[in-house]
Amino acid sequence: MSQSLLKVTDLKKAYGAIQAVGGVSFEVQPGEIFGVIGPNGSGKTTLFNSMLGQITPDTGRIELNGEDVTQCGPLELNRKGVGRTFQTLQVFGKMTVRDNLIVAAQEHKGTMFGRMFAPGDSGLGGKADALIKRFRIEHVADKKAGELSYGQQKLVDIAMAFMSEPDLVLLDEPCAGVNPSLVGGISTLLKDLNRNPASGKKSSFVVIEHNMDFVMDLCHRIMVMVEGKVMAIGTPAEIRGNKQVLDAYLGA
Ligand SMILES: Nc1ncnc2c1ncn2[C@@H]1O[C@H](COP(=O)(O)OP(=O)(O)OP(=O)(O)O)[C@@H](O)[C@H]1O
Repeated sequence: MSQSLLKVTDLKKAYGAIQAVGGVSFEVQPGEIFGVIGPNGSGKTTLFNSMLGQITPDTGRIELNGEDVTQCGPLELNRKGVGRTFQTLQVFGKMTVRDNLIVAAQEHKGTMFGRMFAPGDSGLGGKADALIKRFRIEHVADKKAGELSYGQQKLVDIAMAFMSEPDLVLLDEPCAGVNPSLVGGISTLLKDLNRNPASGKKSSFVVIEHNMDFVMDLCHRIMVMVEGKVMAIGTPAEIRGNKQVLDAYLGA
């Protein structure tokens, strides 16, 4: 088997007496779409924030392409190829859609100074336009992001994560608050980006999501977390057929 893109080993994080993540291990392969599901409070966000460098785990190890990144902060991880979307929208409402995408890539490149003193697209306009086309939001490219519908802003938010040509994208509830009629479209888009990456480079996704139909349709493998621990890891069919998972979570 080829080297895992992401390898998490025995990760633990407690908040006082609450063991939010209690010894979680899993691996994500290059090009894989990996789902993380579980009831509220099962530790998904804590795990995600550890993988993004936003919190430091108490113990355990996180490797990216074989490199130990457990102690890396968010910007360092971003430069090493980790992109993310947020549960709540992070678009700049007063900037155009196109400028939002350009800024997302500028932050990745660390050209904040250049952005302040040398307006323009820093050579990123072509990449922004290609993603805008890919996401089928050409008709709103020059509109202020704050004027768009929630669903359209969500698409902009997801597109922003792809501007830095990441190896790994962590998607935090991409369907949250989205009109059900748009959910299928997001799934199709993510599958297409996974199969035919914008950069030509394979990227993997880790997705936290409560919408089960979406997760089962999108993900190659799924990890079920319950009370900070891994209950099961398997294909959608295996997870659907797992009696313990059905009893603890899906069967409700
Ligand atoms: N900053 C914090 N301080 C104290 N306790 C926290 C903190 N963050 C999370 N917790 C607790 O850790 C546990 C795991 O929470 P976490 O948010 O990781 O779960 P989750 O699976 O993402 O939940 P949800 O699906 O509701 O987002 C919960 O009991 C939660 O109350």
